[in-house]
Amino acid sequence: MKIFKSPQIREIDKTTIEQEPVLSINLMERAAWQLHKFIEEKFSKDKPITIFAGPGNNGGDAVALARLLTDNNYNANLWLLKIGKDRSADCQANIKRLEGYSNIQTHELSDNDKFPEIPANHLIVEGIFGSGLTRPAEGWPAEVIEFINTLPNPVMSIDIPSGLFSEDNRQNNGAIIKADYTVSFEFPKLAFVLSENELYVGEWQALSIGLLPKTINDTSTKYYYTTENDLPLLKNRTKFAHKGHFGHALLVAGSFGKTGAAVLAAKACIRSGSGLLSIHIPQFSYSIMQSCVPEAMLVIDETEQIYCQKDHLEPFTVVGAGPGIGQKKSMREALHTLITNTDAPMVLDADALNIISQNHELMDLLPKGSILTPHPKEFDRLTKKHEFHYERIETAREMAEKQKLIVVLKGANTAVIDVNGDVHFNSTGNPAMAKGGSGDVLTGIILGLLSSGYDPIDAARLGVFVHGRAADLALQKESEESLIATDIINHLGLAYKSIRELQ
Ligand SMILES: NC(=O)C1=CN([C@@H]2O[C@H](COP(=O)(O)OP(=O)(O)OC[C@H]3O[C@@H](n4cnc5c(N)ncnc54)[C@H](O)[C@@H]3O)[C@@H](O)[C@H]2O)[C@H](O)CC1
Ligand SMILES: [K+]
Repeated sequence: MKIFKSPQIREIDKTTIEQEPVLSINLMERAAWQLHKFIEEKFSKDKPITIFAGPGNNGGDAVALARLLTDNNYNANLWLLKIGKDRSADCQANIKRLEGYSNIQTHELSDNDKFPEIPANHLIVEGIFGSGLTRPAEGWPAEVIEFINTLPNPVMSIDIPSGLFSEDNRQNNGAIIKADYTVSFEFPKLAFVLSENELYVGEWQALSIGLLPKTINDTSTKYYYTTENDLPLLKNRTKFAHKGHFGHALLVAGSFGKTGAAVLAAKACIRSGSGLLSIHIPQFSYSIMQSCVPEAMLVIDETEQIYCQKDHLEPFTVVGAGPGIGQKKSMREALHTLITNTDAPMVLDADALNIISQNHELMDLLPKGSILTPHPKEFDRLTKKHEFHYERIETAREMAEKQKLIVVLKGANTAVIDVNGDVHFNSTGNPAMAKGGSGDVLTGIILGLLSSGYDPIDAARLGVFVHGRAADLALQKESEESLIATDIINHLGLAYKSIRELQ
């Protein structure tokens, strides 16, 4: 699914109005209908609803919603906010359509008025400002927003929380609605998938209002939201396939006290299709690895506790490095040698990234199409400190394009950034994954997919999606507290199956 910037959405809107053709007020009616359906699915008809409508088309959506809710036996109170001189034409037309609706309680609210008392059992729906926000919300509109934010009621925002810009909020010091639900139209906004806006956006959905598919196709963007409909096709194995067809992965992982990371990554790798897996480990972990991952072959280092011996790389088609390797000096040198001598695409995580951040020349030596999987802190160590994820994504795009690498910025809505700067936000996963070991599992999954023949970008996008899907499936049995990385590995099979069934 594409994510567009506000001016692009306005253009797609306009083209739909001209070419479908459809009157703009009818497009607004579709939007209001979707809002109404969302409410109907979540709240019973005895839930009273207080609606705030601003001056633009976001307010128009709110007014139209008040009418549809009333038609469907909800009890709606509508507050028309007096902001600026005029209301948009479609907002006015919808206010006119309320004539004869004596059962909608409609009131005007301006900056001289006291704020109304809203009973705690009401759902608040706010359509104060939408994508037409031109500057941070200040003055009286900001007071209304702050007033709503102080109330205990659940709040649903129309299209976007009022006061929030659709993309870049770095300079936004105005008031912003803290919504529990945000219902947007056709596409999510970039702001929804950025961690700095978590407090405002709440649970979001993007519901279709029938914007023209051809226009959507023809409008280009750098931002995407990966749902199961957007995934690369899963490869099917042929009858005469043998292990040699699915690559031979080398995994450099683990050190004294961190063998678990190597076990997790290795198990995830062999559960993600790799034909053969060799794990380079220090001597002490020989029997642990042999018994935990009997399917893998072991390359035993000459050293007792860490990785520090040069690998003979000929047999390997892909190389993964980082989980639990530590940052000792001799280990750093071995990693330097590994990166220098590897032509195969690499997956680099954890300590490998920390070592690269202190030896920046390694960046230029990474094989093109390699995949880096940093969490925000690791990424900031690799580049610079970022206050906003918006900015971090831009830095990651520059890095991916310049170095021809794939950057997987981990977190909620993990961003997979392609070598051409395209950003794919992931849609699966849950907060129970925020635990040690999850990242090691992701490294293994991506390594396994890469080994079995997926292009690096497909391996990264698919890997991130499957990782989150497996955790979502595991959460059906586990709780947010109890879910562990091993549960993710144990649900990989179901996760792959669930994707294949839909393709
Ligand atoms: N395809 C779609 O997504 C559809 C969206 N719809 C809805 O329309 C709004 C966008 O409407 P628009 O009229 O362009 O803008 P707003 O409603 O956000 O309001 C703009 C309004 O407010 C004034 N204003 C802006 N910023 C401020 C401020 N900081 N302080 C005071 N006043 C401000 C501005 O001057 C205008 O007067 C979209 O979000 C959807 O909800 C359609 O209904 C259907 C198609
Ligand atoms: K809004």
